[in-house]
Amino acid sequence: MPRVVLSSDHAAIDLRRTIAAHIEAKGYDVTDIGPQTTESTHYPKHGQAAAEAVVNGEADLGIILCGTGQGIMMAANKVKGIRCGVCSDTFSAAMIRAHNNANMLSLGARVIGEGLALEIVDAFLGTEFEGGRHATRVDMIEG
Ligand SMILES: O=C(CO)[C@H](O)[C@H](O)COP(=O)(O)O
Repeated sequence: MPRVVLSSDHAAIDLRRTIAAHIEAKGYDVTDIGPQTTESTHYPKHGQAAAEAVVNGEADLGIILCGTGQGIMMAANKVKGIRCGVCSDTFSAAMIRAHNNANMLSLGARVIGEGLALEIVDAFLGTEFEGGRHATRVDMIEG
C-alpha cells in the first residue's frame, strides 16, 4: 500500500484528521505532519513540507488541504518533482492520477463537504497512472 503524507493549514485540521483516519482504516501507511492546533498558520510552509516528504521518498503520495486547496497546491507545486492538483470532483481526482501521474492531491475544506472529500480521496488513491502517451506529456511537464 502506498505511504501517504498529509498536511494542511488551520482551515482544514478536522477534515485532514478525518481523511487520515479514513485511509488508515483502509490500510494505507499514513504520516500526518500537522499542524495539530487550529491556531492561524501559513499554508505555504505546510504544503512545502508535505511536498518535500514526497520528493525525498518518505512518502509515495501526498494529500494537502487549506480553505480552498488552491494556495497550498501552489506552494507544493513549487517543489521540483511535485505534480499536485486541486479537486472538487471524483472524475478529476482519478484523472490527475491516470493521465497526469499526480503525486499530490489538494482539497479545499471550505469548498467541499466531508463525504465528497472522502470520495475524492478514494478516487485519487484508487487510480493508477496509465503511462503510454500520458508519460510523454508528463515528461514534458518535468522538463
Ligand atoms: O485557502 C487558503 C489558501 O488558499 C487558506 O486556507 C486561507 O487563505 C486562510 O484564510 P484565513 O487566514 O482567513 O483563515
